[in-house]
Amino acid sequence: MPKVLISDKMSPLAEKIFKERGVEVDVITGKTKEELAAMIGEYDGLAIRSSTKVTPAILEAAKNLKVIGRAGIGVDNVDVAAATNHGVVVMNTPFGNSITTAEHAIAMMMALVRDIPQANASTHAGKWEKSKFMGMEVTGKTLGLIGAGNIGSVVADRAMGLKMKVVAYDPFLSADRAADLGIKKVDLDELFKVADVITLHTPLTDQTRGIVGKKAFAQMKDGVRIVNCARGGLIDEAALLVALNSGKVAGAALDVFEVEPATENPLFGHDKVICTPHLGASTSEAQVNVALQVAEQMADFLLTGGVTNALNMPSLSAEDAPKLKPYMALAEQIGGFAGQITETSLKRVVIEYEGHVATLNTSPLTAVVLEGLLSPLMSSVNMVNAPIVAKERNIKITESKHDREGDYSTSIRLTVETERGERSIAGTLFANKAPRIIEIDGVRLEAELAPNMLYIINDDKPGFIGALGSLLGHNGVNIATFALGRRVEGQEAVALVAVDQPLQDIVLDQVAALAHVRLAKKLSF
Ligand SMILES: NC(=O)c1ccc[n+]([C@@H]2O[C@H](COP(=O)([O-])OP(=O)(O)OC[C@H]3O[C@@H](n4cnc5c(N)ncnc54)[C@H](O)[C@@H]3O)[C@@H](O)[C@H]2O)c1
Ligand SMILES: O=C(O)[C@H](O)COP(=O)(O)O
Repeated sequence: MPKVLISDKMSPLAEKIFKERGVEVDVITGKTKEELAAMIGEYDGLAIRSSTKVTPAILEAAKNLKVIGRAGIGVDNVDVAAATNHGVVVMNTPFGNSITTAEHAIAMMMALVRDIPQANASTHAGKWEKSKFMGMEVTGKTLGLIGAGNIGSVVADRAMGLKMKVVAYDPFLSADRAADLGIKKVDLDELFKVADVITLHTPLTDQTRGIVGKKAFAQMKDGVRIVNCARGGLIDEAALLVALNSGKVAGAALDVFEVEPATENPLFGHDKVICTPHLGASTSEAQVNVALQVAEQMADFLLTGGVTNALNMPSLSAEDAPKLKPYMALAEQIGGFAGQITETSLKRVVIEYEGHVATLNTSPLTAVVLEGLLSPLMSSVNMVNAPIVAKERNIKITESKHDREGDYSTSIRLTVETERGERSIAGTLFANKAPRIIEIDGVRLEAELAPNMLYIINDDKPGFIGALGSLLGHNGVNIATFALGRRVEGQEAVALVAVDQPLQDIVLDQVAALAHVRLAKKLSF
């Protein structure tokens, strides 16, 4: 039974779902990174929110970890590249808290323009400062969205409901999508020039870090207001403080901070700044959504191989996973076969899907072929990191699909180009479930792969099969299956022999020394 650790506070629903799905689960929150590193080795899955930092050191210690599930959106607390290198899938729940977070941004904007937190504190203090708090009406004002993805687009919709004009800067926003949303796509300079309120909804990346800084403030309208419910680091906090003090910025509403948990910050205590402690996703509805989604997604992956909302591998629905399962086995065998007979560096890999398999989602199959191919050549490769490992080694990968049937109703062919030349292996499914090898380097045969195989290339001459059978029998090796194929009578032939026990090297040497043998190799599957 797979075992998952929930290391951040999340709805108890996650724990319940894991248990119902047959996944063992521990809920242990608030651990230091050292404590987490000490315990993570026993878990197959790690379910987190934003508090747990998944560093390379944690991943190094996570010897059994297969999946990290983020109950939420941002994965900047996870070293995704390191997770990929360790072959760990990282998934999030991209929609579960978007409406809630958009509502928080709108609430922050309204609180900001009407000084609600300050007026609330003053009134509670019995001051009745009616003339001190003069707000701004939002009707007819321009809201500048930086980032118009899932959350930004909901914010736009709600702001238009408040009769605001909405302009958006998002390099990935198409003109059609902007028109559908009813907003105006602008460049960043234009946004800074026209916006009365600016709200941020992008991830924190090298391109977005400090996107609102000294230069940006200089371009903005006097008295602009800023809302950030996305990520600390998008705004240069030191520059914001200067802009607030000079009066350039009339107020800022911040849910996120450069350093979190934010217990100290130069902006704290400023009378034009309102703050919440990263509460964007904190509604019971959103927390139920993300806990439920993350537990279902992680359980699917651990129990069925289904992949949803992964950031570092192709998606595979829990419905498609069983359909792909026999092909996964075939893809692994074909890749493993090619990997075991490859002795020099790989230059190019071509994977052709023909017939029924071409109608399926083949991305996971390609990842598995690459895993099979690279595993015999290097350590710690799996389907998550195999495409990256191949790319890092400059191996060119080409995939092609033809849904017309060839001689078989479905087949996968792998061709690998190495420094020494080209090799190809093709396979099919027998009765839609059992993998069979149907071709090796253009030689047709039909072979079922077993844990211990002997692969021989020989001259097609009389007496060879008898000699091989006697030699193996003499050494006490029992033959389970024997598949033969040849290119042309009397020329190169191929034998794939399944044997019941691992072949001793000494026996392999004797096979290699038989007359007419060009190559003899042990393979294991
Ligand atoms: N405060 C919270 O509790 C809370 C909750 C949920 C999400 N978030 C954060 O909100 C942000 C937005 O989340 P989302 O779900 O809308 O993400 P999303 O991926 O749906 O949208 C992000 C948008 O940013 C755009 N973008 C990327 N680079 C950009 C750039 N250089 N300039 C302008 N736009 C750029 C993308 O094209 C995309 O449309 C993320 O940072 C997420 O982590 C915060
Ligand atoms: O990216 C997110 O989903 C939000 O920042 C929410 O973070 P949280 O789960 O820690 O509230």
